[in-house]
Amino acid sequence: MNIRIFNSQEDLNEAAADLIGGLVLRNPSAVLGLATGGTPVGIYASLVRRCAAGIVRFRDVTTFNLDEYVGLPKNHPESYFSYMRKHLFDAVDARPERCHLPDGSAADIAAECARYDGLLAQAGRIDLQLLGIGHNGHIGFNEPDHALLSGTHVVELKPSTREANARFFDSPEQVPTHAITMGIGSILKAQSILLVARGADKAEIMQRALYGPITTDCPASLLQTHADLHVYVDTAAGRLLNV
Ligand SMILES: O=P(O)(O)OC[C@H]1O[C@](O)(CO)[C@@H](O)[C@@H]1O
Repeated sequence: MNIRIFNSQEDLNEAAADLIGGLVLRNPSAVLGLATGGTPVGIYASLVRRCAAGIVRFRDVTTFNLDEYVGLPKNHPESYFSYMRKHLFDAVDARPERCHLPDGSAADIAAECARYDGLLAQAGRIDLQLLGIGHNGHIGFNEPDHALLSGTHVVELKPSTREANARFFDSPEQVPTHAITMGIGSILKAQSILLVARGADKAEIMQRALYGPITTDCPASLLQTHADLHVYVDTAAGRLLNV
């Protein structure tokens, strides 16, 4: 496990963009696993700047997002589809047909999960998976539970997760109750994983995730079993980590 603690958000963003951009430079047809939420916004902004400067290109990159809300139309401003277009896809030279997200507005959600797993299988690999972490240890939308599923599936969001994400909606009731998420098995199969956390409110869960028991009660704790885990945190989120 490679843990790095950064004094500034800029340094963290640049280091994460170095890791992702460096991979894409070495392998222009890399397969990236991407995350949403507040955590990766600055990292995507750095990648956009690098693309504008001609330092990195996304034309041949394939991407798979972790999750999507169920029931939001794709063009809803808070869908993860809209988020990714806004923060990355529309601002770089990515090809839409290579940028995959689960479709939370699909009529047949079970079929949509199977379709997404089919696409992942076809791609054959994720070279680098970017992850944020929820306050309860969720990764993607894999919430704490007595069992975790390997493949793409539907989850009911925990009240605390809906509360945390209410900041992006006009009112808390508007936060969808369910989401489609890539499973833990798909996440752990990635060649490399970059877990990012920011802010004092993430310090305790980061300690639990990285040093606590490996348990489905804290899905991120399963990352301890991964052979190439990179953890980038700011000083506040890294307060309880030993580096
Ligand atoms: O980055 P945030 O907004 O703190 O969210 C943490 C995690 O929770 C989610 O918003 C929901 O899964 C993820 O997209 C993110 O990685």
